[in-house]
Amino acid sequence: MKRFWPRRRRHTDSAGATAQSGLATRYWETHDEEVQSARLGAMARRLPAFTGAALKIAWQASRRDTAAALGLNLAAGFFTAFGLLATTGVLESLFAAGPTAQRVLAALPALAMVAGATALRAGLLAGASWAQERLKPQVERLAEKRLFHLTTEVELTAFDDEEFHNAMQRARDNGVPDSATVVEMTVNVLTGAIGVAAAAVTLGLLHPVLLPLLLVTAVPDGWAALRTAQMRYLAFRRVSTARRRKYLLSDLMAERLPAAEVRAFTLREFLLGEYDRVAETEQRVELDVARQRTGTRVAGNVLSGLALAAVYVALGALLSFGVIALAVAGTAVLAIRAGQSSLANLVQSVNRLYEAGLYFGDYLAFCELARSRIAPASGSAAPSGFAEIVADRVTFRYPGSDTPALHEVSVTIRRGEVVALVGENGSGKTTLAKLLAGLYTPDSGVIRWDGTDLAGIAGDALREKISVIAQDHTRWPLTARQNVTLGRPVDPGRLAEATAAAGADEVVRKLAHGYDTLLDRRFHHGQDLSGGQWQRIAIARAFYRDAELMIFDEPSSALDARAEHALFERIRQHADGRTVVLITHRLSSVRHADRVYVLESGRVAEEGTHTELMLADGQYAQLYRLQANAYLDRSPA
Ligand SMILES: Nc1ncnc2c1ncn2[C@@H]1O[C@H](COP(=O)(O)OP(=O)(O)OP(=O)(O)O)[C@@H](O)[C@H]1O
Repeated sequence: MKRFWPRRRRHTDSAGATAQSGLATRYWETHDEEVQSARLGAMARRLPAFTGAALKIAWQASRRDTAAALGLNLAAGFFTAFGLLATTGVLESLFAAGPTAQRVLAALPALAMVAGATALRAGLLAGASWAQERLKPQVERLAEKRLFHLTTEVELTAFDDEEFHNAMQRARDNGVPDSATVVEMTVNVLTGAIGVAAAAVTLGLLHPVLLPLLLVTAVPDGWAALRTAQMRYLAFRRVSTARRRKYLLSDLMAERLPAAEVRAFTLREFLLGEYDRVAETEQRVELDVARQRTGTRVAGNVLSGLALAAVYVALGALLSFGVIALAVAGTAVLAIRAGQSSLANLVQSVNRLYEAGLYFGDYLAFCELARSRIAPASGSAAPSGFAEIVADRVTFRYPGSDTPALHEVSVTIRRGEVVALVGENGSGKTTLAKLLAGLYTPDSGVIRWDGTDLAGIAGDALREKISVIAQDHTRWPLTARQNVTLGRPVDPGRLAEATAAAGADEVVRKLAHGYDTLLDRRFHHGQDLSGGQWQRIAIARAFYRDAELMIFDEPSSALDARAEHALFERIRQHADGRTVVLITHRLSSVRHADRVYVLESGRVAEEGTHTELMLADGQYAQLYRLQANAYLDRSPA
């Protein structure tokens, strides 16, 4: 089947066939070499860059909320340290000699300071967390919007590239949501770090020897957290192709479009089997990771417990040797506990930051990759029109393909002409049309509008002047009106004219809500159309676009005979000075074309008018007679 738009890369070996043939690795099981070589240290070194990039997005999403989240947390940290130091005053007063009532009274001012600092800290943290909550959706939205800016701008060939798809999937699935997590965790890391710093400063002020004790407790937790994050990320990378395959299979089993064929071909068992095979790979990896992560976490907890025990033993020794006073030891215990809780938050946040950072790194990498796949912006504006479009010895090869789809093809299209491209399946007609439409750039040779090389014209400026109707055109899940006007301002007069010219007016008339009918059955009041009705709507779209050059790729394949005849009449009338490139297998429709190009294996085999080609008695004449005789029910001459 002809497809004008990007197709999913087809894998020659189906998963099932490969599994049955017993080959070692199925394509969706392949491990990325980079995954194998990813090392904790190397990945951790990239974190500051990811954090910086995420904060930049946060700043662009909302300066106020970013500044509030960072500033309020910083201020809260200050009050944590202040509260802890004030606690020493409380304890000193309480542990001093004298009657209890007098000691409590003496402790009151310090106690008031502790209470004030705690209340202020709570208020600041509440404000900070509100700012953080506000920031999340804004960051995610901006990151996602940037992603779609790129996916809609990259050159079309990117969609024929598996690595691009994998990278895009990773960026969409985890990269975008994790952009917000990176920002959130960066702020949390900052909060945790400030908390730890407050405890450390307090301990340092109490007695310098207490400081290293806090750090001892940090190491095991930190190690375990980073290691488990890395394990999960590596697993995610390993199953990313399998997951893409699984999504594809779930679409086949749970979407409306393939539902009829799944039943008609009794594909249920086959698809469920495929799904099981892919899902099993994913599950195996995930179970492995769960086991490894649990082991690492337990090891981390044991080490951390031992470290804490060592800290308390050291504190006891310092107290018994008289290095520190009882009030100081009391505050030290509080500071260590506060520090530990901040540390736990810090480790947890670093863990999540590290993990989210890796996914966000994928997002950044995809953005980089996508940018490299955007055709360089060119200065030249598209010409306002043309007298002649010339493709001069154009060669084009699809990425990853050994043979060129087009080989030194030359065609000429003059203003106002109807030029037909015919030829057998796979001969290169659609590819040539894509090149003429500026969707692909030739590997060699040029396409010129008069003297201007298309390669030097900004893509969108050119496409504005061309309308393309593909055989497998998109059935846009929009209203009938939007399906025709599609992105252009609505002009009721032109809308009526275009739909009438395409024979789509009677389609719209029969719709329950006319032009306002939603053409998607999956939604309330949505309605579907027949193949031919959809084709008429698509043709109306081409007419409405009112472009200099109209490319119709198999426009009549789903039309009934009467509609087809009328369409070609209309194309001739409506074209009215505009230029039409027509791809069709129905040679009766090209009889009146101004010129016909016959393509064969990516080359122009014949060219001329219908009469000239019939006189030449080549491939065109043969095919024409074959079709004509089939109608007349006699064997070909
Ligand atoms: N996206 C793609 N990636 C790789 N090869 C492709 C791609 N699209 C088409 N091809 C190959 O390029 C060649 C020309 O394909 P094209 O679609 O232009 O043929 P066509 O003449 O329009 O065929 P049909 O009459 O069947 O629609 C074929 O060999 C086809 O397999």
